Amino acid sequence: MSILYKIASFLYGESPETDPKARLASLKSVPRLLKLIWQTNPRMALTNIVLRLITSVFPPVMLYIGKLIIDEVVLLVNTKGQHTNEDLWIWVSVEFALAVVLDILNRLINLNDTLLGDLFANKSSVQIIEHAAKLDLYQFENPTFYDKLEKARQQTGGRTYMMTQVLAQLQSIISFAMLGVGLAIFSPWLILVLLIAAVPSFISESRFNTLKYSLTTAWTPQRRELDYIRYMGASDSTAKELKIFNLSDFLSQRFTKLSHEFYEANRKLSIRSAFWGGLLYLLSTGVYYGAYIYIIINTVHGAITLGDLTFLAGSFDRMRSAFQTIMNRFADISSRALYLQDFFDFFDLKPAIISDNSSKKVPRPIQKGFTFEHVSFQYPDKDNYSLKNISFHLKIGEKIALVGENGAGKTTLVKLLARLYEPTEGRILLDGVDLREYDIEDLRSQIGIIFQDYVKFALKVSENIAVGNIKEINNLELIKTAAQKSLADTVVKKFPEGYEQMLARRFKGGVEMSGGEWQKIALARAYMRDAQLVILDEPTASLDARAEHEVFLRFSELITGKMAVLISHRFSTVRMADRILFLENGELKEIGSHEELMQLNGKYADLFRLQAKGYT
Ligand SMILES: Nc1ncnc2c1ncn2[C@@H]1O[C@H](COP(=O)(O)OP(=O)(O)OP(=O)(O)O)[C@@H](O)[C@H]1O
Repeated sequence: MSILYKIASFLYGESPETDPKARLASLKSVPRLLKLIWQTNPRMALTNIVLRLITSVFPPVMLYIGKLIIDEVVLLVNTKGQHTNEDLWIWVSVEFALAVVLDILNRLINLNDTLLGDLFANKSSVQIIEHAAKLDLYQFENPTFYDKLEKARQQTGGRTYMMTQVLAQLQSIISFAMLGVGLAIFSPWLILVLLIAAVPSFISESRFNTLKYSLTTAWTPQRRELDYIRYMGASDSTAKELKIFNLSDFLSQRFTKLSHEFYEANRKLSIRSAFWGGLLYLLSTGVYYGAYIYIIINTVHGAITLGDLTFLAGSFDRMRSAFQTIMNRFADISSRALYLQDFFDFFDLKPAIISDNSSKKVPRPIQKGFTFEHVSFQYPDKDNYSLKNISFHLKIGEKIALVGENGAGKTTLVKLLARLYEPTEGRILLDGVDLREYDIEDLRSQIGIIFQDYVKFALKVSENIAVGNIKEINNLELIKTAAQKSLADTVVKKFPEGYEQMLARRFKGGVEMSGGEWQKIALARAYMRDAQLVILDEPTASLDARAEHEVFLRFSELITGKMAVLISHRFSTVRMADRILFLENGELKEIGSHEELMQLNGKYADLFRLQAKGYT
C-alpha cells in the first residue's frame, strides 16, 4: 500500500463513496474538464489563463514596493527630512498604478469567468441532450442510469463553479510560488512553519468535504423522490387530481418527513464540520502569530528593518492564506471531482443499439415486408418474458391489428419493430435481412409511429405536428396537409392564432385541449413523413367511437399500399384490419382476418362478443 494511499485512507475513510482510490482516480476528470473548457471557447480560455498568470505576479511585487516605501519613510524620519524623498514618491506612484492595474485585471478575470462560465454551462447542457438522444430506451428505464443523468443535469452550476475553482487554483499556485521566492530569500524556515500551520485545517476540510459528498450521494434516491414530490405538489398536470382526491396534505407530509431526515443528517455533519474547521483554523492562526512575534522581536533588536518586517509579515500572511486556499480548494476540487466523474460517467455510457458504417439502407420500396422468427423478449430488469416465441409475416401493403388484454405485449412488439429494443431470442427480418443489419436512423426514418403515451409538447400547433418529421418544420403546406388527413384541421380552425397557437398551459398564451383533440394533433405527426410502415399504438383511445371510426377509415384510405400496425381495444376498429393478431401473456394465440377468427370461435371471438354485448 503506497504512502499516498495510506494518507488518503486516513483522510477519507473507507466507505465505498469515499474510497480514497476512487477519489484520487476522480481527479483524472479534471484534465477532461479543462479540455471541455478549452473547447467551449479557446480564445476566452486562453485570455483567462493569461490574465491570471499576470495577476499572480502582483502580490510579491506590491509587497516589495511596500517595503521600499516604509524603508524610505523610516530613513526620512531618522534623518529628520535630510534625505531626499524623490524615491519615496516614485514608489508610492508605482504602487498606486499597480493597485489600479490589479483592480482592472481582477475585474476582467471576473467578467471572463462569468461569460466563459455561461457558455460552458450552455455547452454542457446541449451535450447532455445530444448524448441522451443517442442512448438506448432501456437505459432510461434503469434507475442507476437515471441517477447518473440527474446528477449530470443538476451539476451544471457546480461544473461552472468547478471551472472557476480550477483556474483560480492555477493562479493561487503561481502566486504562492512567487511569494515563496521572496520569502525564501529573507527567511527559508518561515516557509516550513507556514506549511506546518496549514496542514490541520487542510485535513479537516478534506475529511468533511468527503463526508458531505458521501451523504449527498447516499441520499440521491431520496433527493430524487423529493424533487418528484415537489413537482407533483405544484404542477399543471397533477393539479386536477390533487384537488379531487385532496392529496396535498399527503404530499406535504411525505415531503416534510423525508426532507427532515435529510436535514437532520446534513445538520449533524455541518455542525461537526464548523466545529472542527474553526478549532483547527485557530491552531493555524496561533502558529502564524508565533512566527509574527518572532519577526517583531528581530525588528526591535535591529536585526531587520521596519520595511523588512512589513514585507516578511505581509508575505507570510499572504502565503499562509494562499496556502490555506490552495489546500482547501484542492480538497474542494477533489471532492467535486467525484461529481464531475458522474458527469463524465454519463458521457461514457454507450448505447448497445447502434449501426456501423457497413449498415444497409432500408430498400425503397420494401419488397417482402417484416418477418418475426421465434421472437422472445424480456425487459432487462424483469424475470419473465413479455413476448414469447412470436412468429408471423407482415406482407407488403398489409394492415394488421394487435389485440389483447392490458400487458399482453402489444406495445413491446411494436417497440421491437422500430428497434427501440432488440429481441432477446429469435430475430426480426426485413426483406429477409436481420433488422440489426440496417442503419438504425434510416430504418426509423421509414417507420412512422405514434405511441399511446405520445408527448404533448408545450410548443406551437405547427411545431407539435412537425415533430413527426422535424426536417420539415418550415414546410407549412405539408403540416397543413397532415392536419387535414388526421382531422386536426378542425381543431386548429378554432384557434385565433391557427397553426401559430401555443399549446399546453406551461408557457404564457398556451391553450389546453381535450384528450381527443390532442390525439388528432398527434396523429397528424404520422402523416408528416412518407413512411413505409405506419404504427398506431392506441393513439385514438380518447376519440369518441364515431371519430375513431372516421380516423381509421381515412387512415386505411390514405396509407393504401403501405404496411400498417394498429393497436386498439375497440373491435369495431380492429375488424377493419386485413389480419388480426391476438396476444395473450406475450404469446401469439390466434391470427387471421376478423371473419376467420370469428369462425375459429376462440378467445378473439369471445372478447368481440363481450364488447358487442356491452355496446347494445
Ligand atoms: N419498460 C418496461 N420495463 C419493464 N417491463 C415492461 C416495460 N414495458 C412493459 N413492460 C411489461 O411488459 C409486459 C407487456 O407490456 P406492453 O406494454 O407491451 O403491453 P400492452 O399489451 O401494450 O398493454 P396495454 O394494452 O396496457 O397498452 C407487461 O407485463 C409490462 O409490465
